Parts: sequence; C-alpha cells; structure tokens
Amino acid sequence: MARIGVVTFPGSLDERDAQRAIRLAGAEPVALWHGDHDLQGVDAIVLPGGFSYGDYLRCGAIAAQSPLMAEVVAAANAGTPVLGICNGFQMLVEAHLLPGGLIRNDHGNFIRRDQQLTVENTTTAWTSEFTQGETITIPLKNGEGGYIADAETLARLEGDGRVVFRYQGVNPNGSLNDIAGITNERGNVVGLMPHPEHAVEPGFGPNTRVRMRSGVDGLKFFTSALRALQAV
Ligand SMILES: NC(=O)CC[C@H](N)C(=O)O
Repeated sequence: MARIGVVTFPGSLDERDAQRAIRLAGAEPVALWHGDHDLQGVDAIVLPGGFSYGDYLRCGAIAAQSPLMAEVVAAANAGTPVLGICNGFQMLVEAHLLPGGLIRNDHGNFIRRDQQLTVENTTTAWTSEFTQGETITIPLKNGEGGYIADAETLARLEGDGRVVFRYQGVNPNGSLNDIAGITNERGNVVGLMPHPEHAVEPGFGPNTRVRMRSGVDGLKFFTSALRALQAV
C-alpha cells in the first residue's frame, strides 16, 4: 500500500483531515514531524493547511526553514509527489519549490467559502483523475491567498501550462490571472489555496445545494497521486 506522509508544524490545523483523505483514497497516511530529519520512506508528501508559527513574518516562511523541509525539498527535486494545501502552498513558495508569492487577500479579510475552480492541467501527479476544463467545488479559507509573480514568471507559468487551477466567477482574493494553484516544471509538486482534504466525504464537503453533487471532488487529488505512484 502506498504511504503518504503528512507533515505537522507548530500551528498546523488540517493534518488530521489530510490523513483521513489519504486513508479514504486507499493509501496509508504517515504522520511526519517538522523537527525530524527523516521522511520515513514515504512515497508522497502533503504539507497541510493551518497557521504554522502563527503566520509570523509571512505565512509559511518560518515553516519553510524547518529541518524536515530540507528533506521535502530534496525529495521533491528527486520526483516525489508533493502537495501543498493553503499554508502548505505558502510553504512551497517560501521554500522555492514553486515560483511567486502569496499575499494578503485584496479585500483584507479572511475568507471562507465553497469555491468553484476550473481544472486547467490534468498531467500533474495530483490531478490526473480530473478532466481538462472540469469545474470542481473545493472549500477555500485563508487570509493570504493572493497569488503574485513578476510578469516574466507569470508568462512562463501560463506558456508552459503550469497553472493547474483557476478561480471561477468573482476572484476571491485578487490573485493574478485568477490563479488558485500551480505546479513545478516536472508536475510532481502542486500547490493550491483551496482545501481538497475538506471535500472527500458525502455530506461533509462543500454545500451540495451549489451543485447537485455530493461534494467529494477533493478525493481525486489523492487518488491521482496513487495512480502516479503505481505508474512509477
Ligand atoms: N487555511 C490555511 O491554511 C490558512 C493559511 C494562512 N494561515 C492564511 O491565513 O492565509
């Protein structure tokens, strides 16, 4: 059975939900601690959401300096699938595994809502179970979700098809080009602001009245990773 590690940092919030999502997808979740140096031989890694180090300095900035993050960076560069969810996305950017930055929502408020996204890239390790152009509903909850990058980086991301998810409808935070998630060149590292681990069980995910669906779109992130691991 594939083993997917979930790293807990001081101030992490969603590591239990991430572990549960991994279990529901049919893999074994492995709890990893930020202060360790050992990835325990996991096949893939999830950096969960939350408020690591109280969001001091910048969201994810201090977590990116954790001992285990050096191992995560090395594993990511060797091709291990890595998913950063919200605060985890902020860590991936701070660790330079993904380009650009995440800044305060343009309206200045913390936002919480069921967010419709367009799936733009189904070739990554975490999105192969989706259909290109598909609309999915994934909960969004953050204070610093505005994606920024310089013009050259943005053009490169767009030109290479590395924008993985885009916000539909009203842009919730001022992200450039409505970007909700991106991938690295190799497609093994994906970061996004919405929370797929909160949309894995009927009745507990996004408001089903928004669409006549059961709110389990998030599960496909994790089953995609299993498929990627089987293909290796
Ligand atoms: N849900 C989260 O992971 C929140 C991330 C971060 N603390 C923010 O507010 O932007």
